[in-house]
Amino acid sequence: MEASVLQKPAATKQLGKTGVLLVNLGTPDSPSVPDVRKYLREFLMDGRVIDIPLIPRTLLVNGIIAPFRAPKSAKTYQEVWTENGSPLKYYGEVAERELQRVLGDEFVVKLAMRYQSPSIQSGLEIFQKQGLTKIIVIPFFPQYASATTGSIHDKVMEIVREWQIIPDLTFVSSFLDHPKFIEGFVRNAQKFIQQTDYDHFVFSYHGLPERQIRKGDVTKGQVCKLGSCCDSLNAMNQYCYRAQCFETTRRLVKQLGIPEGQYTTCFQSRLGKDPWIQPYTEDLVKELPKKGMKRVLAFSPAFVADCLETTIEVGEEYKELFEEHGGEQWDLVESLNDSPLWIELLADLVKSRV
Ligand SMILES: C=CC1=C(C)c2cc3[nH]c(cc4nc(cc5[nH]c(cc1n2)c(C)c5CCC(=O)O)C(CCC(=O)O)=C4C)c(C)c3C=C
Ligand SMILES: [Fe+2]
Ligand SMILES: [Fe+2]
Repeated sequence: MEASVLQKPAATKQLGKTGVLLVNLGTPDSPSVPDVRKYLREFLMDGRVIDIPLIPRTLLVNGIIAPFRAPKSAKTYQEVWTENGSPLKYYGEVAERELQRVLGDEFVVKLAMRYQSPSIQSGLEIFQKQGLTKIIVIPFFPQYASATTGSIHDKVMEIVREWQIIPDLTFVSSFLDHPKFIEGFVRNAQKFIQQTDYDHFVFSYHGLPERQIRKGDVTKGQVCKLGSCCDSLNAMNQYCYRAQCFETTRRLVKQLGIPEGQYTTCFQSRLGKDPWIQPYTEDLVKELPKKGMKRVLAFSPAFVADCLETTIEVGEEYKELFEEHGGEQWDLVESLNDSPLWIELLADLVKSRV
């Protein structure tokens, strides 16, 4: 019998394997104004990101935000762009390749972006063509928010609901409590701490409109007051993004041995006039030097890969602001990026779900 007859057809070779979809937020295809505008339009037209009705959202995004913000954002993307393209995408590609190597043949690992490319649809279609009926979706967000993790889950469900065979889907909601997530930032911070005697430690997370926290509050305002309610993470507030950020800080400072009073959790990147979760990083950055805190180490633990929000906003813009207000040293701890610990963490998330 000919060898080709004995070989399984390509599709059946994949049967029984598990698909792993790694999903980050997205990034423009290039730092040009038209590509940034296209990306911002897709991103901000998501009803989980700008959570207002379709008509005002369309007017706001197409009439104001995309035209006016795109040129400014494009300049920042040009600063963060490297020879490998967008760092956010590059580190995603490294994670895809390394996780595939670590997990081996029983898994098919694909990277996708919630907005722009490679799309979630293209990743899922690869699994579908290979006949994979078990899929694990891992959003690259340590803390759950409807605007990020929720939106990815939503998009995956929107796509698979059209399929004849609905796959066995597993969604990762958050991983801020994974010891390797904490350890990754702690290791990156240690080389800074060994060299400098910092006065203060700043944990700056991406912000979110307060309205979105309220909408997800299962206690309907009984427990969540957007204040000291976030001093513990429990069954009542486990999906509250603000509470998860405070919990992340508590875990990091515990492991780093940072005493009470020497650190602050805060929120950056406010967009628009509505109140976003507080305290705002910008206000804190201006106040710290006045209080005699002139040497600061900053962390950005809402991101697993360095990007515009970390390198430029925290690493450069806040540093400049801090120095303008009398600060002397502002350093930023890099994110998990391509570290082996990050790949091990991803492998743990997969293995604990098969
Ligand atoms: C970490 C989680 C994130 C949350 C929560 C989040 C909410 C959120 N973001 C915007 C608006 C913008 N975000 C932008 C960039 C951006 N945001 C995240 C993550 C979260 N966003 C990442 C990883 C990135 C960087 C992407 C990159 O390619 O580097 C931008 C674009 C950049 C800019 O113009 O400043 C906007 C706009 C809203 C409105 C929102 C809450 C609902
Ligand atoms: Fe954002
Ligand atoms: Fe809260």
